[in-house]
Parts: sequence; structure tokens; C-alpha cells
Amino acid sequence: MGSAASEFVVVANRLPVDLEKLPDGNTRWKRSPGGLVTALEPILRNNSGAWVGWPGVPDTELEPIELDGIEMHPVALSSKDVADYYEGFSNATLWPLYHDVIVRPEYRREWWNSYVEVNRRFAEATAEAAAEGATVWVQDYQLQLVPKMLRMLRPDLTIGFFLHIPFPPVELFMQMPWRTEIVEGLLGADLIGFHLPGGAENFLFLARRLLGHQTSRGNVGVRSKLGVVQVGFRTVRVGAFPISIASGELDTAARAKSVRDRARQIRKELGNPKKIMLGVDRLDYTKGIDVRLDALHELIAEKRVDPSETVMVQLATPSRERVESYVQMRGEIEMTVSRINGEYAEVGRPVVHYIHRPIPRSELIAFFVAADVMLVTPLRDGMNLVAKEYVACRPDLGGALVLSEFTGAAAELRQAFLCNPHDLEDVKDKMEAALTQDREDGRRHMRALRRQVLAHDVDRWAKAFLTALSRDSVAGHSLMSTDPTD
Ligand SMILES: O=P(O)(O)OC[C@H]1O[C@H](O[C@H]2O[C@H](CO)[C@@H](O)[C@H](O)[C@H]2O)[C@H](O)[C@@H](O)[C@@H]1O
Ligand SMILES: Cc1cn([C@@H]2O[C@H](COP(=O)(O)OP(=O)(O)O)[C@@H](O)[C@H]2O)c(=O)[nH]c1=O
Repeated sequence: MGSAASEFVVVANRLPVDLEKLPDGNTRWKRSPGGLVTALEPILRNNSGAWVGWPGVPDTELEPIELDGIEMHPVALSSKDVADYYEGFSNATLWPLYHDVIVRPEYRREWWNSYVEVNRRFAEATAEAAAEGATVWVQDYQLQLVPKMLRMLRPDLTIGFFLHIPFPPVELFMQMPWRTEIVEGLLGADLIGFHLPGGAENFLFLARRLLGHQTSRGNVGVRSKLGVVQVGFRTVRVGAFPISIASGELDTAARAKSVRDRARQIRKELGNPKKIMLGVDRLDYTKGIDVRLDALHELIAEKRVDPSETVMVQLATPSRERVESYVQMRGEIEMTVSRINGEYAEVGRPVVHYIHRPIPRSELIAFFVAADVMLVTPLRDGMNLVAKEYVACRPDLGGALVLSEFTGAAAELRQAFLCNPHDLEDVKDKMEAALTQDREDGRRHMRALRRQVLAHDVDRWAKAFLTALSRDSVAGHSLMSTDPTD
């Protein structure tokens, strides 16, 4: 064991901050992209602990450093690791496989070898950072082998794992050439968490069918009724813990005068349209940005939306820019934006305002406050925190949420305009309904959505998972015991 001694360690592919190398040779830290960081950063900031992760730039060795009360343990990745482990196996194999093969996953042995190698490096760095008997919480699909590797290095640790993306049905997962290794890797944890019961049930089925383990049968509950896998003498538990946001903080932020003023200014800058529609996403093919653009295009062509009264703003953070499927999708989206503007914009009045760079959170909140209709149309998404953030930012009970049924968030946000992103007519109908909703109906729906989001915040998510994990370590549960979180 190393000299460092943290009682609680989060392990994720990325640190919550990326190191940025400036042109003058200096460096600075900036917030990393994505919902995993949005969710976990406040938890670790409010409870002392360590975070093991990659600092976001290749070929950079850094010493542990404390930032904002979090002890950061950087794991170095070479340019080749980034190409093979991160862009390759994580984002061109696992990401599309776990998101319903929207694009075809590529199975390459050299990428797999790099995935194994880098997972080992993360396990070793974590073994160094964790105190005797510490709790370690491993995050997401990039690190599925870490639980088993870490258990072999440090059997004294309590190990939890949480998957932030969907866990696919067995028919898809069985494509994976290294399927046994991945399931065995995950089973190194004491508790494996998914957003939804469906993911947990898919995993239990695989553990039984693929590895022949004894498992519990029957449904898994939400934050209750965990499933169980018997791995030799060890009992691994499996549950559904839908992630959320710091909803109280966002609610307060959205009420601030400065934010409301900025929201009014945004509307003015957009030419004071009657309706503002908003999309906020990493530029990812899973997010269905093309779907909402196509729907808008057809609604205008069919004269169901008047482009002189309605604008759409699409904020798109750059993501995984060297992965071929992302390069291709970016080209297609930018072409569609140009086509819509080419056909329907007036000079100085685009119909679609498209921004391809990260937007700071304070500005994002003002956009949420300004938007009459929020468009969240992924073809598949583990959760989608943006949908919850929009709701939290509407204490005025204004606005409407169009939400894909294929997001984890749809399981909780039932009062949204739910749509099937594979059915363009349905998306168009729901967009039109959201644009023309009756004010009182809208307020009623938003009140119900807010009740859900404010009651189930990210602290509750972390507490539910970590409570189940700690009971796990002391109670020695078996196949007979399935309900620890009541
Ligand atoms: O690190 P990147 O490759 O730049 O990607 C950013 C993150 O994207 C994914 O986020 C997921 O987690 C969210 C929170 O649970 C969830 O709401 C969303 O549906 C997921 O897509 C990815 O899972 C993270 O590991 C990445 O850091
Ligand atoms: C575009 C944009 C987004 N954010 C923040 O990023 C996360 C996104 O989380 P979500 O679960 O919706 O999806 P992924 O994890 O990316 O798959 C959310 O907290 C956004 O507010 C941001 O800060 N800046 C941006 O420009």
C-alpha cells in the first residue's frame, strides 16, 4: 500500500477538471465535459475524498494535487493510450455497443489490449491512493475491469461500481469478443449500480447465462430490491440508482436577478422571437440533434411553425473529435443547420443558432430560463442530466420539455412531452404541442416535473448507492437477502 490514505476514493476516466495547455506555455485547469462530472464533483467537494482520473491531455505526468478541496490523483495516458483505450475501445467499441449499436461497434484486438493495460494502471493508482479498508467508487464503461483488478491488489477495500450509460440487452452484449472478461471484471465489485432496473436485470441475466453464476431472479426495484450474484463465497449485489443533479442549487441560481436579466437579454439578442426552442448537448450521435433539426425543418416546410416567430438555439459542446463517427455526424448536423437557415432565414435573423463550443454553467442557466421549449431527443441516453437541469431552472413554472422515451430521465419525468425519436412524425407532433401548449396545462406539468427533480437530487442518489454499499460490506448478504435500502 502507498503512503496516501483516503477513506473515500472516486475513480473515473476523467478528473473533474481538464488540464489546458495555453499557447504561452502556461497551463490552467478547466471543468471537464459531461454529466458524470456534473453529478460527482459536488459530492466529493462536500465530503472529503480523493479522485483518481486522467487530466484530459496526453503524455503528461502530474503529481497528486489538491484542488477545491478534492485530492486529485492524475493517471497519465500516452497519445497511443488515448487513441486505443479512450477513442478506440471506450468510444468506438463500448459506447456504440451499449447505445443500441446506433453506429456499428468496431472490435479490434489492439484496442482491447490497451483497455486492459490502462484499466490496470487505474487499478494500481487507486490501490496507492486508498487507505486500509477504504471505500472506492469506480465509475463507468471505460473502467469495467478495474473492480476485479483492484480486488486482487487490495482485498481489504469495499468496491462499488456505477455505469452511467445503458447496459445493453444480452442479444447485443453477446457481440463483444471479450464479454466474459468484462462481466468478470464488474463482478469484482461488492455493488454494481445502473440507472434503471432494466440495465440491472440485463446484467443479472448475463451473469447467469454467460458465467453460470447463481443469481436472484425477478425484478430489481428503484433504490430498493437489489439483485444478487453469488461468485464463489462472495455475494455481489446489483441495483438501480437513477442519477440526478444538484437541483436545489440550480433552482436558487435560476431565481437570481442577474440570471433573469441575462435570460431577457438572450431573448432580445435573438430578435425577441415569440418562441425559443433550445438544445444543449455534447455533440454526440446518441443525442438525436439531427432528429430535432429534421423535425423543425419539416414543421416549417409544412407551415406548422412560422420561422419569423420561432428560433432554435443548439448549444453543442465538442466531444471525441477524432472518432470517425463523430467527425461524420458533425458534418451532417452542420449541413442541416445551413440548409434550414439557407431556406428560411432572413438577413440578421437565422432560424437555427448553432454554437459549437463549451458554454459556462452560468450562461447555460440563463438559456434554460429563456427557453420556451427544451428539446431532449436522444436515440439512447443513460440518463440525460440536461432534461433535469431545465426543469430545476424553471421555478416560474414556465417552459415545456420535449423528452425522448429512450433516455433514462423519461422513466422519472413522465409529465414531459414524451416522444419516440425514431418516429419523426411523433417528434414533430410533440414539438408542435409543446410550442402551442395551454399556459395553465404547462404550469401544471412543470409543477409535477419539478416535484420529482427537487425531491430526487444528486445527494440522494449518492446516499442511496453508498448506503447500500456500506451495508453490503458488513452484512455478508446472500442470495436470500434482497432488500437493503428500505
Ligand atoms: O469524457 P467524455 O468522453 O468527454 O464524455 C463525457 C461523459 O459522457 C457520458 O455521460 C453519461 O453520464 C451522465 C451522468 O450519469 C448521463 O446523464 C449520460 O446519459 C451519460 O451519457 C459518459 O458516460 C461519461 O463517462 C463521460 O465522462
Ligand atoms: C453542452 C453543455 C453541457 N454542459 C453540461 O454537461 C452535462 C451533460 O450531461 P448529460 O447527462 O446531459 O449528458 P452527457 O454526460 O454529456 O452524455 C450537463 O450537466 C450540462 O449542463 C455544460 O456545462 N456546458 C455545455 O456547453
